[in-house]
Amino acid sequence: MVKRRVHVAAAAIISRDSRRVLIARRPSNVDQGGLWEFPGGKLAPYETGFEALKRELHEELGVEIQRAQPLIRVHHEYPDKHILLDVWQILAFAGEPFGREGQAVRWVAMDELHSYPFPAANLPILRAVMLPTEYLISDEEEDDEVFLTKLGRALREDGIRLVQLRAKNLEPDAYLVRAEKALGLCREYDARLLLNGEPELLQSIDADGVHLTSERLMSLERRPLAESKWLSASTHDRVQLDQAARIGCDFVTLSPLRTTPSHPEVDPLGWHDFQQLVETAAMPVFALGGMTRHDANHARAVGAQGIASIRDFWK
Ligand SMILES: Nc1nc2c([nH]c(=O)n2[C@@H]2O[C@H](COP(=O)(O)OP(=O)(O)OP(=O)(O)O)[C@@H](O)[C@H]2O)c(=O)[nH]1
Ligand SMILES: [Mg+2]
Repeated sequence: MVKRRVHVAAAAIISRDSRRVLIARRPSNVDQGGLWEFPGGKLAPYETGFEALKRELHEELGVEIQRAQPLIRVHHEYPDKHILLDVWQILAFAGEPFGREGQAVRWVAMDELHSYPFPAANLPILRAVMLPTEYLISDEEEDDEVFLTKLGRALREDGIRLVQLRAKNLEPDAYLVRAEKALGLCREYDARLLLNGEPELLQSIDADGVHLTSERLMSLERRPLAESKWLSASTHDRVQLDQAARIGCDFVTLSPLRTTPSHPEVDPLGWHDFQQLVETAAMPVFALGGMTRHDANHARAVGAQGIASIRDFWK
């Protein structure tokens, strides 16, 4: 039997304060009935994803989309069909959403999303909704005070909400001291802190998760962390992306997009190859390597969650 291919456009409508997202419950008599979903539906013949999105949100919720941006594309194999979920983040809309087809509709706080049952294909979407578009990787820094000043500036002035503490130059004890201080500062801004290193670090510091080097990623048989923590990893090619998906990473960086002064000998991916790799990654991917904030929109347009950078945020 040839599986049906179904192309669906769906919407992540985020509240103005960025804290809540709108979800709807599928009627009990349809496919995946009773589960919660992001409003949307199948593309009609010759429709683009964005056209379908506009039509579906009008039909299902009575709202008119004014501005939207791609969030993530998810390919998923159900037993009876291959589905492509083309998910958009709605930046501006007119009207008050309500269930025009009688379905339950609810604004849900980001940190409560996990308590709602969603279809199997939705896991990457939930992660994408919860993550920002910028991922700060901290620079090597000798002095803790200088480090904290720079981190504070990025949180305050650049609005950074996702931080990776990378400090290969520090001895293990010094790393823990810095991590404790960084965590305190991140908490003040409601930002998440991931430790670059071994998962066991979380036993000493209750940070939000761990970032794995690609080498460490490739050595693992399974996810080394609880689901309640974030797991990210560095990737550079399809094999590493597949491994990240296999062990259940929540998101990854993919690099180098451009040649950088720190790795002049490595061939950059460029946007074309990057887009090809991201398309089937099935998790949020941050573009890394010579990225600045000016690249964030382009990164989103080719399917990325956004950009990861040291230099553009570490000043
Ligand atoms: N809208 C939406 N569909 C999803 C999500 N996750 C997911 O697996 N799907 C699947 O994608 C398909 C979407 O179809 P749909 O039933 O919404 O399509 P539609 O609005 O055009 O309805 P219709 O076919 O009854 O006219 C279903 O098979 C559904 O199970 C999601 O978050 N939102
Ligand atoms: Mg629908």
